[in-house]
Amino acid sequence: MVAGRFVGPFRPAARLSAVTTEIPLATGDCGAELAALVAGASIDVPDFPKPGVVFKDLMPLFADAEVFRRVIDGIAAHHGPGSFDVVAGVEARGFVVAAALAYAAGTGVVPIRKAGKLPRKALSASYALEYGEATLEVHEDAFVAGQRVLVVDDVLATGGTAAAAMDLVERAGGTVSGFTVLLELGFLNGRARLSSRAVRSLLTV
Ligand SMILES: O=P(O)(O)OC[C@H]1O[C@H](OP(=O)(O)OP(=O)(O)O)[C@H](O)[C@@H]1O
Ligand SMILES: Nc1ncnc2[nH]cnc12
Repeated sequence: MVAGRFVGPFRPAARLSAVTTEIPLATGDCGAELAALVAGASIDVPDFPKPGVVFKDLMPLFADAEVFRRVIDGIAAHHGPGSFDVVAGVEARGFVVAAALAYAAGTGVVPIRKAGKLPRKALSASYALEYGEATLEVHEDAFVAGQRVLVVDDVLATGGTAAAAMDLVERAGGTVSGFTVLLELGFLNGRARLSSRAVRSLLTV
C-alpha cells in the first residue's frame, strides 16, 4: 500500500472533481498503513455545510469493501481482544464505524442518537460542533454498571460531539475505555479538550 493511493475499486477522481490526489505523508495513532488508507479514501469538500468549512467526506472509505474491511479490522487489532466490552457510536456517520467494529470485535453496539429519536427514557447532552449545535441522547439503561465502552466516530473536529458522547456514556453507568476516530482535524484542537481520555485517530490532518 502506497500512502495517498486508492487501494480499492473506487476511484473518486473519475467521479468527483473535488478530489485531491497529492496527499501528504499520512500520520496517526494506529500506524502508517491505516493512516494512508484513510488519507486515500477521504475527499475534501470546500464550503460544506457552510462557507469556510472544509468537509472531510469519508463516504468513499465506507463504500470501498477492501478499505473498509482493513480499517475496521485494523481498529479491532489495535485495541486488542477483550479491551472493551461494548462499542458506542455517534449518529449518524459514527454508526457505520461502530456497528462494523462491534461485529469485528464480537461485542454489542450502543447507538448514541440525535435528540428525540430514542423511544425510552434517555439522558441528554447539548454541545457545539464545528458547524452548528446539537443534542445527543442515550437510553439511561444503555450500559451495565462499569461496562468498558469504546466510543467511536468518523471525525474529531472541535471535540464537542466526543465530549458530549463520553459524558453521556458515563452518566449512563458505562466506563469510557477510549475514543477512536478515523480522522482528526488537528488544527481545531479537539484532542486538547479530551485530554483526560485515551484518544486515537487513524489519521490526523
Ligand atoms: O468534533 P466536532 O466539532 O463536534 O465534530 C465532529 C462531529 O461532526 C460530525 O457529525 P454531524 O453532527 O455533522 O453528524 P452526522 O454524522 O449526522 O453527519 C462528525 O460525524 C462528528 O460526530
Ligand atoms: N470538517 C468536517 N468534516 C467532516 N465532518 C466534520 N464534523 C465536524 N467538522 C467536520
